[in-house]
Amino acid sequence: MLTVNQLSCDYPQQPLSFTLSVAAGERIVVLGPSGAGKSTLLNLIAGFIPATQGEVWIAEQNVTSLAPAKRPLSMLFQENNLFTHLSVRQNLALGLSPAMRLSPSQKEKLQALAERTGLLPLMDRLPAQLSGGQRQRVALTRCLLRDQPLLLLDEPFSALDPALRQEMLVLTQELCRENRLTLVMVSHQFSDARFLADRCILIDQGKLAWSGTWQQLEKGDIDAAKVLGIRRTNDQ
Ligand SMILES: Nc1ncnc2c1ncn2[C@@H]1O[C@H](COP(=O)(O)OP(=O)(O)OP(=O)(O)O)[C@@H](O)[C@H]1O
Repeated sequence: MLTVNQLSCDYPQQPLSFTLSVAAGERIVVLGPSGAGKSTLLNLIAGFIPATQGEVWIAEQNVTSLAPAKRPLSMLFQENNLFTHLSVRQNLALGLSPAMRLSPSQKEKLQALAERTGLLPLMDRLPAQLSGGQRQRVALTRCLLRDQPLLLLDEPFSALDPALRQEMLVLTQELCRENRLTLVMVSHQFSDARFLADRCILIDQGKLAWSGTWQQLEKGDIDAAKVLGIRRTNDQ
């Protein structure tokens, strides 16, 4: 579904180069120390940072030279995902049409998904009139309306309190399953990986350093666990 082949970015202090394969429907949680290159990986896949070399393939299409908007994916950032002068309904409509002119079937689709994600009572509010969790719920819903097969999430819930965070993780998992999405999500929380990940990858010093299951990490006796500060279970 997603193939990243020696996709590189030559930052002066830290050259980065990634090679990675993700199967259709797989949920990957990207872990790694601060500054390791996790956000850069997502931004290279999405095309927000131009690659100096290498290729990205999504759904058997080479998208390396495509503009971000033309790539078959949706990306959600930690914050600032919404247009502040537009209502929730308008922000959602942008997921379906850049001009926000929706056909009756698109309106129906928007309404149905907003109901599913609990946004109906908030549709006429501006983003400033929402809580952080509600804003991320709107942004996630807009990503899903775009109906793209690949979802990239860059620490989307890190500003939320634990209860809201859990609620968003449950929602993300359900929506990924229902829509058969492939997910690549950056997180600093090992608990996110435990909840959501079919597979974890470790990014360290600008490259993919390890790939495996959260159960392997949790045992704490591999180098990847040490990099992440996860201690051996029987040490705790
Ligand atoms: N625009 C830029 N110009 C030059 N170097 C950059 C730029 N953006 C990021 N970097 C460097 O690239 C490296 C990777 O940064 P990146 O933001 O991808 O890390 P990260 O793993 O997402 O970190 P964090 O967990 O702290 O968000 C870091 O060394 C960073 O300083």
